[in-house]
Amino acid sequence: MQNRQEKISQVVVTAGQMRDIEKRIFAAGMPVVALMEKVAGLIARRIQEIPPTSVKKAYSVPLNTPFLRESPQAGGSRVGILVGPGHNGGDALVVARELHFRGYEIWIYSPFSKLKELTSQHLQYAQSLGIPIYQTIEQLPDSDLLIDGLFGFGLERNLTDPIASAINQLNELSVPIYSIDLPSGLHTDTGEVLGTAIRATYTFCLGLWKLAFFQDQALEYLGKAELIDFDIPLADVEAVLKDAPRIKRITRATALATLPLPRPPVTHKYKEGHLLLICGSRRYAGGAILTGLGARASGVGMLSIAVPESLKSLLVSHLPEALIVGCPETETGAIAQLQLPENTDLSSFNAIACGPGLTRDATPIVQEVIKSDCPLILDADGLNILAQMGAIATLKKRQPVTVLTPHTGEFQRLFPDVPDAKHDRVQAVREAATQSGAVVLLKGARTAIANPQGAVWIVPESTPALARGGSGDVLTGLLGGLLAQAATKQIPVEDIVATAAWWHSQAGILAAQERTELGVDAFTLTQYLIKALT
Ligand SMILES: NC(=O)C1=CN([C@@H]2O[C@H](COP(=O)(O)OP(=O)(O)OC[C@H]3O[C@@H](n4cnc5c(N)ncnc54)[C@H](O)[C@@H]3O)[C@@H](O)[C@H]2O)[C@H](O)CC1
Ligand SMILES: [K+]
Repeated sequence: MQNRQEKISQVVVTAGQMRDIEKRIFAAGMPVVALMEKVAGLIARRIQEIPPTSVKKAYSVPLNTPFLRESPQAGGSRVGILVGPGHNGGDALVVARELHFRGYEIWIYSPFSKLKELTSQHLQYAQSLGIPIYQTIEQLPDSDLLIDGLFGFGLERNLTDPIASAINQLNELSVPIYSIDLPSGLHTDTGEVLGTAIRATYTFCLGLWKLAFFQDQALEYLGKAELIDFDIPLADVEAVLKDAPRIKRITRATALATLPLPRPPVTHKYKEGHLLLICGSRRYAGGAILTGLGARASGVGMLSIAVPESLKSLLVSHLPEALIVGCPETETGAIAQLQLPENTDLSSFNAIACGPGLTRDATPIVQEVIKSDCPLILDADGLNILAQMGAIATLKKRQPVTVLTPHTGEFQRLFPDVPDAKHDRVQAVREAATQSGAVVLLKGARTAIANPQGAVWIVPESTPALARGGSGDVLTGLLGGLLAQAATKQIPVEDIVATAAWWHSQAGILAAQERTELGVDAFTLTQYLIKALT
């Protein structure tokens, strides 16, 4: 049984779902006022805990400036509170009051003339405490920290002046900004910037993770993101999400539970999966090696690698444990024909991963594997060739599992008619999967994986260190190895794909920590895969 915290940390909701969950809590008797007190109290406590040294954007603040210490001296730390018209502003005002009583020097920026009732009451009380309140940006005194409570999940339309230009000016100040719920100006679901948005240093996401936190376009606005768990009952979450296709964050616990560990004490190599990699060309020999090394790290029982004949000895020297199948090659050095060992055909394997380094000259090979009845991963040139064949029509004819691993460019070539690829990556990957019947992994800063029923997994953390040639080849091999090992087990394919993507990201994160973001070439990455698990 997963504990509550683990379950909550997996959930990702839209603004509409969050509102429905909130409605249930209020309908059950929880007073709105009490919930706001509780949530904002937790935020105020966190603000006091975060050490100034963890604040990346504090350029203007010497690291020893005690602006966040528990009991600042009078006049010590100055905190500006940005208050919007809704309950996001109400949260901010409760934070203002709490920090005021803890000895912080507070001022409030409240540019809206009409506030929701509860927000208005909190503003009135803050005023009665003598906290200065300003309506225009020009009046604002200096501060060491800004708390952004302008808008939360209630933002409905593009921001316009004067608030839009106020946000732009606030972003220009070299002062850290902590956003409540999400940076004001971001669309809660797509993560799009609605006119303009606060560039936060830190964001406290309230209650449940909102979808925007996993959309690439939002990342540069979010800063460091943290979930403030305010005890939303799981029953309310379940009641609202019910049968809707889920969007889930993959956590370490879920990934580890999906890995084929521990192995059964009595087994043999073919029971632990037989993977066929089809990759490489004279032009792209390295891709085949990296794919092989990714597969090696998966622990797959048996690894066969089909490459053009002229690459055979190179592959043997790098992967002595693998069965290297040298194939006849075209004049350009691509695989011309799959020449598998005697008594072997494509159905002999538990999974096939096809594509890295093939070149488009290997088109007949990709056509052949698509016709096979073996679970298949297509990557790189495998995807480009599929796109030329017409991805959706081709995949609809295929019965066994297909996994596609495109980056954004490949995705657009594969699914030119999926409208949302730039605007909403999560929705785009979901549509691609439902339309094609494949499991689709869309690579990015936050990789998203969808199954044909519309369920989505998101890899919640990664590193730009992985934006490097060959890193995708490693993922294809790793994923192939895991898929082959899972062949006899009842594990949903998308869980395996998400686990491989999570593992790949974790290896990148660990390698970048030890070697900087510049030190994570694809070969080095393969050396960190096992380390990332131990
Ligand atoms: N999740 C929870 O259970 C809790 C959430 N809390 C906080 O409440 C906000 C959501 O509050 P809400 O009042 O619904 O929305 P906002 O504060 O985001 O603001 C809506 C407010 O703004 C107006 N508006 C919308 N778009 C614009 C625009 N472009 N320009 C100007 N005005 C705009 C709109 O008409 C509304 O009046 C959530 O994020 C949390 O921070 C609770 O405090 C705790 C429980
Ligand atoms: K906000």
